[in-house]
Formats: sequence, structure tokens, C-alpha cells
Amino acid sequence: MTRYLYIDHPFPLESGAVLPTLTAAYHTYGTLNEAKDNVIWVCHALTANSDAADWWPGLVGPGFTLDPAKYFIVCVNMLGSCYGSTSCRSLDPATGKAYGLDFPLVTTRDNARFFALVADYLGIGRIRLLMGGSMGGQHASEWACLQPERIELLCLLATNARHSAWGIAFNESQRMALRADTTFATDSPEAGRAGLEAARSLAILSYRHYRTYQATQTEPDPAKTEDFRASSYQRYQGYKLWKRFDPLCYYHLSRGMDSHHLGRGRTGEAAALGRILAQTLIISIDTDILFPTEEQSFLSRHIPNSRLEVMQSDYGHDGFLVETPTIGRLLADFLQDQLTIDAATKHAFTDSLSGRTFAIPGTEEV
Ligand SMILES: CC(=O)SCCNC(=O)CCNC(=O)[C@H](O)C(C)(C)COP(=O)(O)OP(=O)(O)OC[C@H]1O[C@@H](n2cnc3c(N)ncnc32)[C@H](O)[C@@H]1OP(=O)(O)O
Ligand SMILES: N[C@@H](CCO)C(=O)O
Repeated sequence: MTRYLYIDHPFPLESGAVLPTLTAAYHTYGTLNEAKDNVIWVCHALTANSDAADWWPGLVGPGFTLDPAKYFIVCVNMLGSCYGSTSCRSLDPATGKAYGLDFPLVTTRDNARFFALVADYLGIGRIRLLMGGSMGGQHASEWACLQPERIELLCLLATNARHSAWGIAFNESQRMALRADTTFATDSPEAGRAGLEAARSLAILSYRHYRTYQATQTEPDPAKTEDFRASSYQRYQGYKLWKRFDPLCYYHLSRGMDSHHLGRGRTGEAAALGRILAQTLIISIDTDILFPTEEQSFLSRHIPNSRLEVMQSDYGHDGFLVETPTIGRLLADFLQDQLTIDAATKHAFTDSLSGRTFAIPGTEEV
């Protein structure tokens, strides 16, 4: 069940804008123990919500690695999302109307500060494990830089220290699709639908891989000359997001993702990552073309106590959501303090974009 926390206190954003009050939609699973040392905080990705057991089945829930019988698991909906926390659909007290397009930029750093504040309000001190994938990993790494002493273990999946030019270009293309829809940000009944569907269709290309499409969407009928299986898949993915997500929120969230840069104001990403005290497990996906393995290798080289695991998956970037048996195993070992900070265990990998093979932890090609 979604719960809500109302914080009647102004929240200044990095941009200088101020949100006068905050609403945090959140889920918890399990019980905070007396020692308050069993907190697992999950940060969700772009279009998910605070119900981590729903969108991470096989990882969060009874009998899985993140078992509520052992841990107090918390997930808070990020600011700007349409799943209950303060967003462009909230009322702007200055106008008495919803913020709409005027909603201020909420950076990944703002969201990390928001989570830290919510943790304070929920009476949570230290966090045993903070984790997140993709944009959730951007939030988790920001938080680990902001409050290094608070986070004991960190798990970052399919994420980066700074959103790449490639990632920003994908997001801008999606915003172009949204803006090209003349109903976007209007009061019409299905405002922004065509734009959102086109945007998601574009995005899905970056979340999957050539091999994913070859395996699942190759047309079985050799006589076909149009209306291919892959086409209906793209349209369906667009429709599926439209059924559950708000085009305006999507627009603003993508701006937040673009803002991600751990090094801003901290003399660079390497210095920022060097502040992280948590023992860190970094999980990469060999077919991830949006956050390629070289980005997680960078995290691993600069977070002092870290280990990189490269998972094989044909699913591409979204493998961090679906490869739960592998992730569960890696995480279980990590939680049992079997993390060995041993450079010798770091193995070479081949980057899916460039096809180059790198030795870890060095950057040199082998
Ligand atoms: C309120 C909420 O629901 S929020 C929680 C859900 N979402 C999130 O948390 C965000 C993160 N999750 C995701 O991004 C996605 O759900 C993922 C990556 C985990 C999985 O994506 P999916 O779309 O389920 O998987 P996949 O890419 O394999 O597509 C399967 C779907 O496409 C359909 N499909 C497959 N091929 C085709 C085709 N050629 N033509 C049309 N439809 C097709 C399948 O029937 C299936 O439909 P269904 O989802 O209605 O069952
Ligand atoms: N598939 C993810 C985005 C990629 O991290 C989501 O919809 O949240």
C-alpha cells in the first residue's frame, strides 16, 4: 500500500527554485529492528514507483534476497514522478494551478537530498544497503556522495557517474517527440498521448539490444512485406506506457536524468566517487548500449571499496529489471559480507558499444 509523508517545509532546489512543501509517496516492507540496522533503501528507475516488490519481482519479497522477514525495505517515489510524490501535477501555491510545464528542474542531486530528508522524517539513521539501477543508481550514487557516513553498503546497477552525451541525446529526442505532439501540455482528453508513445518507442531501442530484437521480434512469416512483428512491438510499448504514465511528468523526469553529474561542484566525477565510503557492488550488463560497461568500470575504478560484476544478458539495459536470479545471487553474496576487494578478481570485459576489450581496473585496452 502506498503511504504518504507530507513535509510542510520549503525545499530549495539546485536551480534556486523552491518547492514550498513536499509530498513523498513511499512503500515499506518488513520491520525496522531495534538496532535500526536492517534498512535497505531501493531507488527506482525512470518510470517505476515506490512499490519495489511489484516492479522488482524475484528480488524484493518473501523468499527473495531482499526479504522483508530480514530487512526493513524502503522505496520512495522520486520527485517529479506521476506516482504520488510532488510533481508538475501538484498545485503551485503561487498560481493556485498545477505547475505543468513550469515545474522546476529537479536534478538527481535534489532527489538524493529529498530521499535523505524523507529518511530523517521516517526515523532512519544509517542505511545498511542503498541500491538502485539506471536513474535509481544515479540517485543512489548521489546520496552516497552527499552522506558517505550514512551508507554502509551500496549496489549500483547499469548506471553512471554523469549522464552521457549519448543518453542526453536519447532524452532530447524523446522530448522532441513529446513537443511535436500539438496536444502536449494542453487540456485535451488524451493530451500528449501520441508524443509519449513515440518517445517510449524511441527509448525502448536504448533499453534493449539488437540481439533482444533478433531473438524476440524477428518476423516469422517470410512472405510478409509490411506490418512486421517488431513494428507492433514498438507501438505496443508506447501504448503500454501511455496507459500508466503522464507525458508531462515524463518530460520533466528526463530533464532530471540529463542533469546527473556527480562531479558538479566537487572538482570532477573521480573526486566525487572518491568520497564514497560504502563498500560497493557495481553490476553491469554486457549488452547495455545506454549505460555501457565502460561507465560502470569508471565507477569501479574511482569508488575506493568497490567490485564490478558484468552480467551476461540478451535483454540490454533493462536487464537490471529482469535478470533477478543473477542479481539476487550477486547481492546475496554481497550482503553476507563476502565482498572481496581484490583487484585480481576483476576480470576483463568487452564493451558492447565499441567492441573493445578492457582490463579492469585499468583503462588500457588488452
Ligand atoms: C503501475 C505500474 O505498472 S509501474 C510498474 C511497471 N513498470 C516499471 O516498474 C518500470 C520498469 N519496468 C519496465 O520497464 C518493464 O516493465 C520491463 C523492462 C521490466 C519489462 O518490459 P515488458 O514490456 O514487460 O517486457 P517485454 O519488452 O518483453 O514486452 C512484453 C510485452 O510486449 C508484448 N509483445 C511482445 N511482442 C509483441 C509484438 N510483436 N507486438 C505487440 N506486443 C508484443 C507482450 O505480449 C508483453 O505484453 P504485456 O506486457 O501486456 O504482457
Ligand atoms: N525501463 C526503465 C527505464 C530504464 O532504466 C523504466 O521504464 O523505468
